[in-house]
Amino acid sequence: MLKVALLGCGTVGSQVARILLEDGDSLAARSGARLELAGIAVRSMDAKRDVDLPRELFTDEAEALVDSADLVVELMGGIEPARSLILRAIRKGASVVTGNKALLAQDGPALFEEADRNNAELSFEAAVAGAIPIIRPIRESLSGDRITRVLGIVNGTTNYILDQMDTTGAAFADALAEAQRLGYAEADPTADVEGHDAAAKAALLATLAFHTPVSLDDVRCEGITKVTAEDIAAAKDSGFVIKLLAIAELVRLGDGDGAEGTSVRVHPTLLPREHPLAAVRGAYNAVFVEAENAGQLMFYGAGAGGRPTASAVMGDLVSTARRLVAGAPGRTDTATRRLPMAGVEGIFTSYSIGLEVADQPGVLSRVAAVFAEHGVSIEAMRQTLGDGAAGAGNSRAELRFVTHRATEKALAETVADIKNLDAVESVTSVLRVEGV
Ligand SMILES: NC(=O)c1ccc[n+]([C@@H]2O[C@H](COP(=O)([O-])OP(=O)(O)OC[C@H]3O[C@@H](n4cnc5c(N)ncnc54)[C@H](O)[C@@H]3O)[C@@H](O)[C@H]2O)c1
Ligand SMILES: N[C@@H](CCO)C(=O)O
Ligand code: NA
Repeated sequence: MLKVALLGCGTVGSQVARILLEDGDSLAARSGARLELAGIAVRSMDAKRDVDLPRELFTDEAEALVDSADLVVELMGGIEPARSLILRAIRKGASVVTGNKALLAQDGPALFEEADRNNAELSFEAAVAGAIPIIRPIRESLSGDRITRVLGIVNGTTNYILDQMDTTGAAFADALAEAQRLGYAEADPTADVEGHDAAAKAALLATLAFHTPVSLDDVRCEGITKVTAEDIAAAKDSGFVIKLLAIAELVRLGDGDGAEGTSVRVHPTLLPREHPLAAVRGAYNAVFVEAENAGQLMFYGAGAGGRPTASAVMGDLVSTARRLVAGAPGRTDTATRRLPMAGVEGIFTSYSIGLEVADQPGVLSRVAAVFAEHGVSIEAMRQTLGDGAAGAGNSRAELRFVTHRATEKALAETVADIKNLDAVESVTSVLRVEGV
């Protein structure tokens, strides 16, 4: 028998408790030992929960519960006391399963090393893309390959919001409220909409994929709060959809021919409607992995929600239990090298740029000249005329450019110079583009 301590009984924790209680016999057969739920650390004994659970399992003494357990499942979220409780478990040699990407993106490398020193295992499949097996495939199935790029929709809340805005014209606030009601959003949904949750997952994916420590601070991050209904409509008109993408790549530093480094970023991105990631709807997640020998792989499924996320937690729990029964806890991966992070000159991307300009002769060529000065090549341009008589000198036009790939540095400088042209009234949007 293995004693399991559960820390936190919210959306995910309550589903983990339910599965442990309902499915005991079959879990025992699969694990090689009975997984006994020894107790659940909660903040309030009387809180309303998604699942009816025996009250005698609840305790407010989390430390004592941890001390009594062989396996600890942390689903409280946040940094403290989750971090101290995980360390307490690891230091007494208990293995830990967590879904806490915020903590791992901040302190992962230190926690992994501590687990390694104490012969304990720290697993976190639930922390990235919920139910989708992605951590285990990267750590194990692809451990004999060289991963070069990971591209993913890894936040269900923002995908749900953008999808609702795109398909039903829903307002941002209404779509967010629905995502919260469905249990996708973090306790503080700012982490979702500002991209921090996706950035934490991107840091974890990059750390494992490239065997180098990447923390939240290394991730360039932009959320979806500035994406407007007009951006979505304009994208739709041009055959694109807007997704919040996490992108982690191995790159060449300097102007593209230097040493190897990594670039990890999260931002709203235009994708052609025929791109496989464009078809990822609602709160679903998907992760593309490119590896030298495997080629392109795509992992798709439910990235959030109590039951799907509990499935990933249970997978880690059974795997860890099996290894404990066999007397050989698995190693927690630690970084094997330290790759530098790329600056803006090491990141190659495409931009979509929307401008409001005066509808006068010569404006287009002046704008085009700025692109040329920075060596940025234009892939496509659309012009929409605004109100006022064309050519009368007082009317406006909207221009939308899509560029070929160029360095982030050249693109940012191009946008800055375009803003300074007299004929340009405003830069209405700047979005990155993938898949063209
Ligand atoms: N909900 C999802 O879809 C999802 C998906 C993947 C990962 N996660 C991660 O799983 C973790 C849990 O998420 P959730 O959605 O279940 O959150 P939640 O807010 O629904 O549940 C967390 C629970 O922990 C309790 N808690 C917090 N501090 C505590 C303490 N000191 N002692 C005892 N209990 C405490 C809270 O009262 C709450 O009931 C988080 O790290 C989250 O990022 C969630
Ligand atoms: N808040 C997260 C939960 C899954 O990690 C999301 O919306 O994807
Ligand atoms: Na997962």
